[in-house]
Amino acid sequence: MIRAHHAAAVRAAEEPLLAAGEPLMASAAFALATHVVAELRARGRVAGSVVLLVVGGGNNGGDALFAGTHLVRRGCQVHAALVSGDVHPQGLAAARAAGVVVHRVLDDADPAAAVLALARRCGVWVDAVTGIGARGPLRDPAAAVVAALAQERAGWPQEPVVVAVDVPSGIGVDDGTVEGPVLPADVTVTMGTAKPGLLLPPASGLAGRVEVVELGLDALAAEPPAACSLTAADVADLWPVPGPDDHKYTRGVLGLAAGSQAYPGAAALAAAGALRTGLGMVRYLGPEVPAALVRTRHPEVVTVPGRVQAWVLGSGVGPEDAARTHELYEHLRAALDARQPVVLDAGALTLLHEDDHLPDLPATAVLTPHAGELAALLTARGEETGREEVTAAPARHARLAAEITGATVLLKGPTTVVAAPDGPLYAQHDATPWLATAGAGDVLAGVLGALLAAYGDLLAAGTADGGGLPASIAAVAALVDGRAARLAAGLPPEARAGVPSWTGVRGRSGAPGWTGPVPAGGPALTGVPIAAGDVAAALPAALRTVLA
Ligand SMILES: NC(=O)C1=CN([C@@H]2O[C@H](COP(=O)(O)OP(=O)(O)OC[C@H]3O[C@@H](n4cnc5c(N)ncnc54)[C@H](OP(=O)(O)O)[C@@H]3O)[C@@H](O)[C@H]2O)[C@@H](O)CC1
Ligand SMILES: [K+]
Repeated sequence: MIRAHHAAAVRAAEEPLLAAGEPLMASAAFALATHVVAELRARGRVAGSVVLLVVGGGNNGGDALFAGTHLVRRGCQVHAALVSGDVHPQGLAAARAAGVVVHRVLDDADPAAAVLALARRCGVWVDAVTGIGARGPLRDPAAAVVAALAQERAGWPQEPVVVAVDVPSGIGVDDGTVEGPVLPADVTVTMGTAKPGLLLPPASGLAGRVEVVELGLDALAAEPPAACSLTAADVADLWPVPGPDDHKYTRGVLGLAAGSQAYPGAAALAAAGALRTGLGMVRYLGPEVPAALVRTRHPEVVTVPGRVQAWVLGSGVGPEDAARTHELYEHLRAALDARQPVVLDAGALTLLHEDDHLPDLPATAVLTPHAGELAALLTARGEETGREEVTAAPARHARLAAEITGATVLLKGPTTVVAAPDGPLYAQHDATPWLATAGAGDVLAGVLGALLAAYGDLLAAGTADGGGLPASIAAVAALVDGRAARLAAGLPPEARAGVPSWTGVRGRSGAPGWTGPVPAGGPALTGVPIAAGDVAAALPAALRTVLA
């Protein structure tokens, strides 16, 4: 699990160490220089490379200035562009003494143009404008400098290599929002622990590969993370594996009320997702057309009422289908009365648009909206919200919906965000854009429902919030579903955002200071189109990669 902590928690954890005289900045700077060297070595050679440090007025800039002293010793030519009038004094003195060339670009009539001219001669740009001390989006002149660098780099997306110190300057460190210019990084070298903005979209998409530098911030170990991302290693801890004494009722029975006369396929896809996840039984309850389809495609599924331990409600049910929506309502009431966990998908989400006919939901109810559905739900519940606002701040809106409804919210998107009313946020970036296809949500609902069914008796017997378990189950479902999508698309199971694919050693034309290699070109690994059914079919293969 990658754990991320808010800026305030990091500061509180640093405090006793700094008071005890721990040289945290020296450690951070050395680690930063080591990562820059590794990036250079991976691209060809270290000595002779030209490095630009873009230095702001706080300790983030200090990290870079001290790192510059190490880079000079490794044979790099290092330039520091100071985008604040007042930078870390000891760092500046050490950098000058080591031979870093310092540029006071604010003395220039156009600081952004001055930095750009310098940057064009450099093969590595180190972004050290702001770290956890940033307040709001970047202000000028730093904003203009970063915007110019970002624009320049957009034309040369794989060179130079951009290394962000602690966070890409300008992101919302605690919430992952992006409200002003940010220079996208190839690698973010983050100090002590990851920060939520490195995991949460949309800022997470600008961080590249995240390298966490161990600083001994032991106090953080006792703190729950503000945000986290599960990794493959976490799946085995949560995945229900049957023992010799298990039978279908102990493994979990999922009640599936999905699909309709108009959209029967959703029932079959949700059933496929659930069956491939592994559970005791799927019990389908719905109209004859989807029921017949389910029986034909999945003869294992039972289509008569009976005992269940969790529900999936609403996939493939349109809000205009009043009779089916009323059936969903009846199932939901019964599930809540029995304290059974329940997935509310698609048509079932509209049941929550009014709050006078249902009790507050427990966290064992998991909503699975996409951005548009979440915006509609929030608007209906008095928080006027557009789809774009949800996309710009997914974590904030998922959390708001969780607080308003009491439920756990799995917000679907390129990065899936899971929020309960409290506890850590989860950000899972495991899938591929090929997963944005009809029926994919139905499969995910089935996967999630099957996991909740396996934990159904435990969740029904426990506290209303399930001790945070529903959110981690939802994150695991997103992770495994995402890996299945990648495998189905012909991609490796692991999504490694930001890992560059450098293979050549050519120099960049028109960039005399560039001494490293550039990509040899060649097609990037894009994968192939998939249909939702392919994702369900790939679930066993995905599970083999995580449950070995
Ligand atoms: N403490 C330690 O020993 C360790 C700290 N570490 C490192 O320190 C970093 C935290 O350092 P920090 O607290 O000095 O804050 P930092 O992120 O540099 O930002 C402050 C500067 O940014 C400026 N600024 C703010 N907002 C801005 C905006 N919107 N637009 C433009 N400018 C803005 C602000 O200017 P001001 O607003 O005050 O005018 C001030 O100059 C942390 O991320 C890590 O890298 C590690 O080495 C571990 C050991
Ligand atoms: K930074």
